[in-house]
This record gives sequence, C-alpha cells and structure tokens, in this order.
Amino acid sequence: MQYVSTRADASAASHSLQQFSDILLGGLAPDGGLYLPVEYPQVSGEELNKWRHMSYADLAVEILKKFAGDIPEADLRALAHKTYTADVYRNVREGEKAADITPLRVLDETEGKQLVLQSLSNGPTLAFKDMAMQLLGNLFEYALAKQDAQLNIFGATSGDTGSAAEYAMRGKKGIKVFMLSPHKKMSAFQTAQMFSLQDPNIFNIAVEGVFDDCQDMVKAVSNDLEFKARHKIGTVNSINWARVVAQVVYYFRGYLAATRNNEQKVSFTVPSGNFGNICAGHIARQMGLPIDKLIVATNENDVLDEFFRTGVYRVRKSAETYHTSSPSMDISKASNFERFVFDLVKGDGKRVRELFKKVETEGGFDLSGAPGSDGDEFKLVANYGFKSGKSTHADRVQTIRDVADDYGIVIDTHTADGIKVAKEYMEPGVPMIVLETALAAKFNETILEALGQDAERPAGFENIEALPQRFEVMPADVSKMKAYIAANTGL
Ligand SMILES: Cc1ncc(COP(=O)(O)O)c(C=O)c1O
Ligand SMILES: N[C@@H](CCOP(=O)(O)O)C(=O)O
Repeated sequence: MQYVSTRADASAASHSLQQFSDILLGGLAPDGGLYLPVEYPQVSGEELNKWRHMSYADLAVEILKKFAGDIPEADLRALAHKTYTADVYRNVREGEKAADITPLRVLDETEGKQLVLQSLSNGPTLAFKDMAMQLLGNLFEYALAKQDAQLNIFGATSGDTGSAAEYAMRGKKGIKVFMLSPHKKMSAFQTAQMFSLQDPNIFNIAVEGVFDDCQDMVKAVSNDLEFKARHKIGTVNSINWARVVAQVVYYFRGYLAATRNNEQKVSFTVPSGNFGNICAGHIARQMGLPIDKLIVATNENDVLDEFFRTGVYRVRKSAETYHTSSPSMDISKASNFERFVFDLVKGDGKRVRELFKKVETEGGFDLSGAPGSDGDEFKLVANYGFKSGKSTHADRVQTIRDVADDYGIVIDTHTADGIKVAKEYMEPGVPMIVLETALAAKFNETILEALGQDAERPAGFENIEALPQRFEVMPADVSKMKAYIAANTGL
C-alpha cells in the first residue's frame, strides 16, 4: 500500500508516494498534510466470515497487513500478539473477559433498539488511546532496531494521548518523549498519570494555552523540515497514520461481535475531539464494513457538530475553547478532519490546501452550497453516513446518573457525551455501539458530583495524585519549544 499527503498535487503525487514504514516514524507529511492510503483496501464478505471468530490479535494482523504490506506478515503477527494480550488490557469490568480486548456489553434493548457499549479503555492508562499506542510503541521499537536509529517524539495531549504514549514508550531504547499539555486543564488523575513519571526519557511540558495551541506547535515544529530531520522528530498523535489504522481494528471487532451475519448493519457513536477515532470508523466503512451511521458526539466545543449539521467549518480561537468536564475533547481544530475533507473533495489535494489555508487566514470554510460559500460538497456528507450531536455538562452528569441507575455501571464523562448523543439516533434493528473512550476513575471530580461517590480505581492507581510530579511550564512559543527540544535531544 502506498500513501499520499492530503495536500499533495495530483500531478506530483507519483513522486511523493510513500510506504507504511516510511511514514511510521515521520508523522506529518513534508507539505504539512496528513498521510492517507492512495486507495482504501476492500474487505469481502468471505473475509468477514473468516474474521468472526478470530482473536483480536489475529484480526489486527488481517487488517494491518492490508495497510503495511512492506512489513513481513510474520513480524506483524509477532507485534500484534505481543500487544493485544489479556494481561495488557486487563482492567475489565466484572463479568467481562480481558481476552476479548474490547468487550461488548448490551445496555438496553427496547422496541428492537439495541444500545451497546464497546469497552476500549482496559489498557494500562484507562483510555482508548492504549488500543493504538501499545502497538505503536512496539512498532517503533521494531522499526528503530532495524535502522539502529533514534526517535524524539513530539506530541500534544488534552489528557489521554500523553499518558498512553508515555506508558507505551517509557524505557524504550532510542526513544524520548516530549509531550505538551494544556496547563491546569487536565483532570487531577490525568495530570498525575503523566507528571508523576520520573523516567529520564520522558519530558512533560505544561503549556500556557489550550490543546489546540499545543497541537499547532507540534505541527509548526514538524513543518520546519531541517529541525525535524536534525532532531529526528516523530509523532504519536493521530497525525501518525499508524495510530489511525490501529484504531480501525476495533470497529471491525465491534461489528463482528454485535452481529451474526454480514447482512446486518450497526451504527457507532464516537465521543469526538481531534476526529481521529471516528476517522478510523470512516475508514472501516470505506473498506466495506457494513456500518450504517457514524455519529460524532461533541461536548460544548462543538465545531464538528456545527459542520455536520450545517456544512460550515468554523474553528474557535483559544479564548473561545471551553474548559469542560470532558476535557480530553476540549478541541476546536480537529486535526483528522482534514483526512475526511480529502475524501469529501474526492482526493483533490489542491482544494484541501486552499480550504485549510482559509482556516488559517479566515478561521474556517463553508461547504454548504449557500450563496457565497466555498463549495457545495456538504451534500455528499450523507453518503459517508455521518451524523452528529452535542452534550453539555448538565447532560453528562444526568447521563452518568441514568446509566448507573438503569444499567448498574459507572461511565466516564466522554462516554456519557457519547451515550447522550447516541440515544438521539437509535433505530430498531441496527445496534448502536457507543465507544467507551475512558474509565470513570480518570474523571472522578464529575463522578463525585453525579453520583455522590468516588469512581472505582483499578489496582495500581490508588494514590497517584500524591506522587511527586516532574514537569516544565512554558508559554505557547514555538522558538522557545525548539530550544527546549534541542537542549534535551543532545543532537
Ligand atoms: C477519553 C477521550 N474521549 C474522546 C476523545 C476524542 O477522540 P478523538 O480526538 O480521536 O476524536 C479523546 C481524545 O482524543 C479522549 O481522550
Ligand atoms: N484527546 C486527545 C487529543 C489528541 O488526540 P490524538 O488522537 O490526535 O492523539 C488526548 O487525550 O490527548
């Protein structure tokens, strides 16, 4: 499989095609775009039948090999089996099997409308990021060992990517992690999870700004090609295609576990911020997985909900980005949205460049087809199955209470946003799978408010907030950031 940048000129595309292994360590494309495969590999009914009873690791191999043909299948198999084990994804609820890796639980079935929770947060850091990040850590180690190279990961987090990356990369030979997070905007648990790590290869930088400021800096540093090459900069954000592809696997797993035959369809509701998770669902659908709807659930930071309702993409400035009780979704400039726009404009990289230039200069674009708009591609969105909705603090507190009362489980604030929105789109005969993107323990402040009691804590995290913390506070200033990285890479 070959890869092309979302901003590549069609005429020049043949000169800039890359292999999976080439883009694995590099992250952002040199033209500032994101990588996508030149075409989505297709999945047949026969394959789906074969995959129904496979282990998660074997299913991952089947999907990965369609995207990473330049890595020998035996190596992919070894990596997947090292990653997707019951021991790594052990934080399951009572009655669920860790060996399922992403267990499904039917919450409700009323009048043929099935509400299902797919648990993606059983890994070491209690969020769905572990699903891809654990694999990425092993892939990086594999690729670096082959080249005897080193990698300095420069990433941005609103709370979960950071800890997942640091837990996956700590102690890994040849890898350092520089992770930007918005100062004082993560939950106490998330902050402690990252900042209490004392490993010498981990550098936590609390930025005076919001997540979007952090992600902008990651992109600015990556766009300085000379600096990027000299300091061997790579990324673990969903900028990195391997992250997205690893997330495609659990959509297949969810579909296969919720259905009996390939005639059946399911819908997915996805708590969304940077659009990486649901972008993986979009790719699964484009590969032929029988997904009916893909529902984008946002919190009060509703840029994506606005687009999927109106066709207007209007990013918010840092000062207009709210600090909410589902803080990992406090994002107003969703990076992976560019991947979807590339598909929406039929792979026209020049048009993607123009549209995202407009985002920089005018704060957005309008594809609604209204007089004076920038295009009318919004009418095509329905072909991709996208719908959307929004949830507020009051909604998520109420949803956490309702789910505890009705189904006897405690969900986190992001999953609550998902369930609130999912309920607006349930249909008889089409299971609605809500992705559980984190465990409640990470957002205890809101659980306490909703239920009057603490969230259960998996073993090993009992007193995490009391541990000593190590981090730097820095302004959102690219040149200062580069100086910090340069001083610490030793290159
Ligand atoms: C717990 C949680 N839920 C939802 C999201 C949103 O996912 P995405 O950014 O892939 O849209 C995030 C952050 O990515 C998260 O950490
Ligand atoms: N919500 C994320 C933000 C970064 O998203 P990513 O998928 O691009 O890594 C977080 O928790 O850090």
